[in-house]
Parts: sequence; structure tokens; C-alpha cells
Amino acid sequence: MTDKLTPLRERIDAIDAQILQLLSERGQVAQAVGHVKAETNAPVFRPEREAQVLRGVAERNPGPLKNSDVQTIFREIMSSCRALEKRVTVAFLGPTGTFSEQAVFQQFGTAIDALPCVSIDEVFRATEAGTADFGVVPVENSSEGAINRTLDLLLATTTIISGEVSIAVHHSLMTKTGTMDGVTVVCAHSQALAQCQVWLNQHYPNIERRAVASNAEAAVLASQDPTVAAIASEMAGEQYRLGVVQAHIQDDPHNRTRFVVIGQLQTGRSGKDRTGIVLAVPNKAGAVYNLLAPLEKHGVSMTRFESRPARIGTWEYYFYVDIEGHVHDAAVARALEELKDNAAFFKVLGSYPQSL
Ligand SMILES: O=C(O)C(=O)C[C@]1(C(=O)O)C=C[C@@H](O)C=C1
Repeated sequence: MTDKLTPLRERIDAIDAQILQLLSERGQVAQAVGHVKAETNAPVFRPEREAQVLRGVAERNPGPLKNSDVQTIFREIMSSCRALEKRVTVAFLGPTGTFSEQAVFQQFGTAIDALPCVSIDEVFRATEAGTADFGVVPVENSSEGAINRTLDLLLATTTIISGEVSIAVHHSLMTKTGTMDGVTVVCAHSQALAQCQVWLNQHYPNIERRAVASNAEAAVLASQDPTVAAIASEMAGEQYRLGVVQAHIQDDPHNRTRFVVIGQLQTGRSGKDRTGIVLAVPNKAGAVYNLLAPLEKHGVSMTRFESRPARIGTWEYYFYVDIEGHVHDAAVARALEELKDNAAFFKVLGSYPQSL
């Protein structure tokens, strides 16, 4: 047994030495890139380049490692190389242990300074003020729909969207003891309670449900009080040493939340991009239909259409539209020019690489 293992481990040691040498070389090149960028004041974080690198490794992956695992490794390599150029600060809806934090790491890797904020408003403020280089905010959930606060803030913000991240959202029911003995209340963020309501109705119809600021806060409460159960990610459960009563209790097994990255950065073309816009039209028959006609005319696909009541001003609704492509793609540029001409309000939220 040992004799068979020894030569294999020696091979692994030799490969690791090569990997380490190559990582060191990569780091040195990243430092050189950093110097070039510093001379021209160019942005350090280039989401379009990182997306291309990650798509490239998945395309060229010879196996046996899974594409998603190879991408996780390369994301961390780029994160560490980027940190050699400049360590970025990223604001998110805290506390730590939330899905928002997971989205931050999925986009930027872990070689960053993560800045937990108490609300979505605070994430926007920190990013606008420059306290954070970027902010990560939830924008839609596959079972609950739009995160309205984010949509409202995107309308007014001076920041632009530079990226998107999609996270599988799995909720677990957890308590201090790992059982429901003596539990009188289930705490979670209102979105999480909504995403688990069928399951809760079936299994614990009579236990009080209490909405709190975040699932991580619910986990903190459960860690302090054995009569409280929390619905949160298992990551949060581990962090606050909770026992799992039941894993994956969300009603939709494919439940996902999409986040956007906000900042001052205009992301370049990656070859597979998305653009977010907000529009308003005068309240006339056929206005919305006519408004969107340029998209079809120029062969631009719409991937999302969301409306929000305008709470002030002359128009009744703002329309949040996501389209495929980048503002610098010829067809998108032409379609947007025409859209703008027909709209009473028009704002480009940003163009960015589609999430992996
Ligand atoms: O290509 C660049 O612009 C780099 O700075 C290098 C690098 C990388 O490590 O590959 C690091 C940070 C950028 O976000 C993109 C890529």
C-alpha cells in the first residue's frame, strides 16, 4: 500500500512544484500589468477579461476535473494576482454568511476586502462615496421575482452595473440543538420565509414566522436562543455553529438569486454580454409596444422585462429591460439610439459579461 502510494505522491510533489513556479511567474506578470495600468490610470479589475479567461479554461479543460471546479481555481488565481495590482473593496448586504457574501466571492474570489453593509441602500451609498470600489446587490430571485429596492436605487444611482452573478439559493432549517424541541419561532429574511412557505405550511404550520433583516441575523438569533430556529444557508449555519434540522427546504429546488455588481467601471466587451436599461414612455395606447420595436428590428434579444410604478413625475411606469449584447455592439448601439428617441426617460444601467 505505502509502496504504491509513495511514487504517486512524489509525482504530485513534482507537479505541485511546477504549479507553484508557474503561479509565481503569473504573479510577476500581473505585477507588470499593474505597473502598466498605474501609468495610464487604467482600472485594475477587468470583468470582461476575467470572464474570457474563465470561459477559456472551461473550453480547454481536458478533465478529469469538473469545469466549475477548474473555474473556481482560476478565479482564485486571478483574485490573488489582481490583489498584487490592487486589493479591491467590495460592499455587500451583510452580515457575513449571507448569500450576498457568497456572490461577492463568486465574482471577485477571496483576495478582496469585503465590506458588510446593513442595507441595500448602504451598499449603494458606500459604492457611490468610493468607500467601496464595487458593491454587490441582489436584483431578482427565480421564485420571488424582482428585488424592488434594488430596482428603485438603480434608477437614481450614479454607479453603473459592471457584472452579474447568479447563485443557487439553498435554505436550511437550523437550530442550536439541531432539533425542533422547544422551538417557538422561525426567523429568516422575508424573502427566505416566502421561498420556504409551502414547506413550512406542511411541516410546521403552527410555529410563528418572524421576518428579520437577514438570514445571517436569523442564524445569530438561533445561536443565542434554543427556542429560535433560523432559515439560512448551511454556510451561515456552520459559521454560527447551528445544527441542521432539515436541509434544502426551499419550495423551488432550482431557486436562484441574481446579483449585479455596481461601481464606476465601464466594462468592455467580453463576447457574451448583457445590457441593462431603464425606460419610461408617455401613457398612450401602444406606447410600450412601439417602444420595444427597435429591439426586434435590429435582432436584439430581450432577456428580462420588469415594470415598477413611478412614484413621482409624469410617467406611470419605469420599465427595466435586459438585452443580450454590449452597448458597443453595432446592432445594440443602433437599437438603443432608436429606443432613446421614442422614450420619455432612458438610462443605460451598464453592459457586462453574462454570468458563467
Ligand atoms: O489582464 C489584466 O488586465 C490583468 O490585470 C490580469 C488579471 C489576471 O490575473 O488574469 C487580473 C485582474 C484583471 O481583472 C484581469 C486579469
